[in-house]
Amino acid sequence: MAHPLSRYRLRLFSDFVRIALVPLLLFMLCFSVFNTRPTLPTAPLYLPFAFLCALARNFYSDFQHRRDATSRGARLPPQVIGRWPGNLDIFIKRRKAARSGYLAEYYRELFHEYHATTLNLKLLWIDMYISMDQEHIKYITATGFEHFWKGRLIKEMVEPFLGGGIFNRDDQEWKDHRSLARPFFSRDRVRDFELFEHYTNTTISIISSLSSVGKSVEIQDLLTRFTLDAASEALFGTELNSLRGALPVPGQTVRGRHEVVPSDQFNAFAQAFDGCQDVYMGRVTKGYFWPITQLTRDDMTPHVKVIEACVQPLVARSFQRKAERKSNGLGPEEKDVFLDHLADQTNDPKVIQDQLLNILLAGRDTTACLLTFIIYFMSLHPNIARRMRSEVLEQVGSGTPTFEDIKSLRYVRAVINETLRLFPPVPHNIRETRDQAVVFPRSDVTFDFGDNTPIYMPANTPIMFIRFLTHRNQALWGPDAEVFDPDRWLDSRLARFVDNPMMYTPFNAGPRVCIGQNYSLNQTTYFLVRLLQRFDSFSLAPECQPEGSIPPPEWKRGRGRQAIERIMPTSSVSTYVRGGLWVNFNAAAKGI
Ligand code: HEM
Repeated sequence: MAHPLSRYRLRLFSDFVRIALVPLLLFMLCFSVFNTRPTLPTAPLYLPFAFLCALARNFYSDFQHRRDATSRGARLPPQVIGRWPGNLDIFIKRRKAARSGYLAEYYRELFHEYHATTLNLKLLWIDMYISMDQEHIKYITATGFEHFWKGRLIKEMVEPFLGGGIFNRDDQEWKDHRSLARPFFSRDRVRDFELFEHYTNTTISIISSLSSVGKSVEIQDLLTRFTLDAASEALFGTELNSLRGALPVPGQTVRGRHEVVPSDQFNAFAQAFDGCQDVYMGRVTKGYFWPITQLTRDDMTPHVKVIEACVQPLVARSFQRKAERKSNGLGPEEKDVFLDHLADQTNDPKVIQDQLLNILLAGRDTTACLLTFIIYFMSLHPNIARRMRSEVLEQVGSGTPTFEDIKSLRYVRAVINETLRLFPPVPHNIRETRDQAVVFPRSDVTFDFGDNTPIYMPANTPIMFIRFLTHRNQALWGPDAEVFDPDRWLDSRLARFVDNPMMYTPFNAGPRVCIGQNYSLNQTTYFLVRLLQRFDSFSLAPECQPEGSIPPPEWKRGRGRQAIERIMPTSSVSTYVRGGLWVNFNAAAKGI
């Protein structure tokens, strides 16, 4: 059953009553007080009247929050002041920055302008907090976990797609999902390595055959297929074969992530899955009032129908297998396929479907993103790629890596950590306060010359925390924070992180920490080992990048990495390279 908070039309209606109907009643009341009737010429006065009511309500709630904050020894965070009423200009600039700016740079500039690590954007008179503060993120995710939840906004936006799955639920329901899923991901499984080998082989053969005839490879697209195929076999026990579809051709791709391949080459499931994510991101960028555009139809529903048509027969088959095992007197044994593992725990097909889709969403683009950015950095830093390759050849040789081999690759792991620091695949998350206001611990050291009274956050308010900026914060990481330097994970600089682990949270932290971390790190390292056994150098192929995906000249005048970037990093649910990443792979002379 849909979560009651996900009924967005109902919420919009109650907003409409609050914003338009209540002022209308007051408007009429004013006339009756003066013993007169509204006439046609006086009707337009209603609009400024409703506007004044909104301002008065806003002013009053700010006043209440300020009073409550002071009584708790706290203060409200700085509020962003735009030029237009309701910060409409900020709203527009934010959308523009999401379309063409450097990832999160717009927010970083705001934090610096206001000398604060937590701010209230106050978009269209609605409180919307943003934070890059390590102490506040720690409070949201770990020490003050019980004061926050995923909240209403997320449920409204993704309910048809993620339903009652782990990403979209809180409290007991979420705990049940987590305990259902965790055992499957918490151990190193031999079967995972078999699948990694199979799909890594297919992926590397594609790279080999293209590079042997001097062609560049759109590696982001290829890696998304690699993770999708491997995940769907591990989760559903079925091959999706997206790696066997036609590949992007230079000059015939367009700018977005999901459009890099002409659409007819992706099968229905993958397309519908991407379609749901696109609808979700459209809602996020439209903000609080997104339901206005979806009054008569829900754009997610057609995609969800396609997904259901694919998943339901698989779930039914799994139930069948379970029944057969039972009738043969066999008990539940350890399962290689996540679907069968779920079918042993519950008889509810909807629970299984939601859980599968949530985990597929979690596991596909994130690992593909990590590998894409590692290959980007290997292309920019040939010396680092050489050092990784030496380590692989020394520790693993030319064979297939084992669990122990993977653990022994210290430098490769440092490269993975450093990539996750500079380009965390999940660059930000959203939470909401519950029915009670909260007071954060004091802010981190970023702007410690200012007022460090703790910050107050009202009840039922969303906050977006941006780990992308925390991971690049010079006050935490030192002046070289934006430099790609894997050695910081091996030399004395590691002490900064050991003393202060919350400055680095690519997999989140606290009770909702990622459950696929181990799986993903194994998969990433496995792929890198096999790749580096075959190829010894990598270079970018900017001539293949589609129009609009090469950094514009004004980026050179930007700060930090923006000035040196050769690609345009951007994000939807996860981080990705705009227009894909075209790379040339050079086969090693003594490849295996
Ligand atoms: C580099 C790869 C990955 C990164 C950086 C990553 C990062 C994250 C982050 C930041 C969250 C918190 C999201 C939130 O609370 O809103 C999360 C949650 C989660 N991740 Fe991952 N993830 C990765 C790979 C995977 C994989 C491969 C799987 C499974 C196959 C997975 C399964 C999950 C699940 C189920 C959750 C929800 C946990 C909960 O809410 O209790 N992740 N991940």
